[in-house]
Amino acid sequence: MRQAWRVADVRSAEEALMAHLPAGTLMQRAAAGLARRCALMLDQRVYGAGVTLLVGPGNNGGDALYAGAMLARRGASVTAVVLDPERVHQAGLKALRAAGGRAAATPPATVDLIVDGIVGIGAKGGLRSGAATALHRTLERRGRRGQRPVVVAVDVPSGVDVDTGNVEGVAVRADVTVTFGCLKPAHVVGPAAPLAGELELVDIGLRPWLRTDPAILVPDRADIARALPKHGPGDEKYTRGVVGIATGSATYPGAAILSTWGALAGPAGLVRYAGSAREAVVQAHPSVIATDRLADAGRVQAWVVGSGLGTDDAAATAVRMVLATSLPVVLDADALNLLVDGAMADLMRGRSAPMVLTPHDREFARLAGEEPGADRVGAALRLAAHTNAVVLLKGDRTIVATPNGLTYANPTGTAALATGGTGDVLAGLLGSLLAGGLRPEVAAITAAYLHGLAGREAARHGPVTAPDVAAALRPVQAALTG
Ligand SMILES: NC(=O)C1=CN([C@@H]2O[C@H](COP(=O)(O)OP(=O)(O)OC[C@H]3O[C@@H](n4cnc5c(N)ncnc54)[C@H](OP(=O)(O)O)[C@@H]3O)[C@@H](O)[C@H]2O)[C@@H](O)CC1
Ligand SMILES: [K+]
Repeated sequence: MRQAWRVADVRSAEEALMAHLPAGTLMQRAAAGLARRCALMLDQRVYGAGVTLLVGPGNNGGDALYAGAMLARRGASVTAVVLDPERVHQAGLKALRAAGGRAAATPPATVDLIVDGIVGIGAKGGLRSGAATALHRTLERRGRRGQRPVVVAVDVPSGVDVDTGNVEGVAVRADVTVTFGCLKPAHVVGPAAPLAGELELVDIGLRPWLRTDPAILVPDRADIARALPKHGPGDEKYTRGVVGIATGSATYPGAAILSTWGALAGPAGLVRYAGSAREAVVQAHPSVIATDRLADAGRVQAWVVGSGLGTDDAAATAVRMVLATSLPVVLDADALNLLVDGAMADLMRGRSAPMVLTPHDREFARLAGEEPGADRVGAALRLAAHTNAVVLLKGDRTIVATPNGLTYANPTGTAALATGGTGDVLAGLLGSLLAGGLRPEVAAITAAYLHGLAGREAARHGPVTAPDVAAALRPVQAALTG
């Protein structure tokens, strides 16, 4: 599990660690890691390479200058474009000059590598105009073989909001981001996350000094493989879990078919369907046990309710009945719109069994009374606390937030999933994982992770439809669990 910490936590850990070290040690550790990665980006052909450092007025610029000095000592031609000469890191600039580098107002003609040391965790807002101009000018340069320069960001791509991952205005798009001590939220959530490119975490000894509860958890393949229930010879359909699906309608049978498809791809041993799309569901998925009425559904261990249900009285009754059980529940799409109703919200607050809400931004806005805004993690956490439910806020980096303040970010998101019906598949899979006994937040992040992998897998074969995603869910799990 990768973990990210907010700036204030990084600052206090840094302070505590620095008290035990000679001055400048951390910056030297950071610069050494940065220089190592820069050399790698130049295929170790450092001698004669054109390196331009974009140097802002803080320690982020200091890191770039010291790394530049190390590269200059290996024969690189290093130029520092200093954005604010009066406030530049003086010792860093001195080290660069001593190693044969130089400072200039504009980038040189040949640039193989750009080191973005404009601003790090001290950033406020998007890039200022001077910095943006210097960036654009440098990006127009070409390398020794006429190629586009490689961009390495120091700590974070400059111009992003480090704590929220929001981007307002101009920001650097990096090929690689070399970060120090720990990941920060901007590396893993929001529009900033893809701007970081590949992430390299340099160990500067900060970890033991960081608070034990990170702001965001990011699972990897091994975490997800571990979370998935393991089935043995003693298992049968009921021990594996039974998931009930109350989605779709005669008008929207597709939603029912897709959510049952998602559920069939999960660990549950049996999928039951209850609703007016019964016939279509059984035709598409003969192994599903289907009834017209929720009251006749039989025993289940978790419910999925919502998508394609509509918002009429029958839909409201279905949501109310599901909420009246003491079972884990996934509330998706139309169910979320019905929750805006005060009586329904009271029903929710009275429950002790787990609930997972799966809004996209518009559904979120209806439920919360405001858009998720720039701080998506904060917004998801507030809604989770308010509703006493786990919130899965959909997006390129889907966020899962719990009422007690835990946050996960999904790293497998893909634009391929931005197509009709994929949310139905996700809700079904999530219900199956809940029925399989996973804790609601673990079920939610596991579902998002697998759904993202399936979207990526489906996209390898051309434009993606929701059935493609559903069909890819089982192969990606098989590949994951070996
Ligand atoms: N923490 C650690 O453990 C370690 C940290 N290390 C390094 O230190 C970095 C943090 O350094 P830092 O505190 O000096 O702040 P930093 O990011 O350089 O920025 C501050 C300057 O930028 C300016 N500025 C602000 N916004 C801007 C914008 N949008 N566009 C343009 N400029 C903007 C701002 O100007 P001001 O607002 O004051 O006018 C201020 O002068 C950290 O990211 C890492 O690289 C490592 O060396 C070792 C271990
Ligand atoms: K930077």
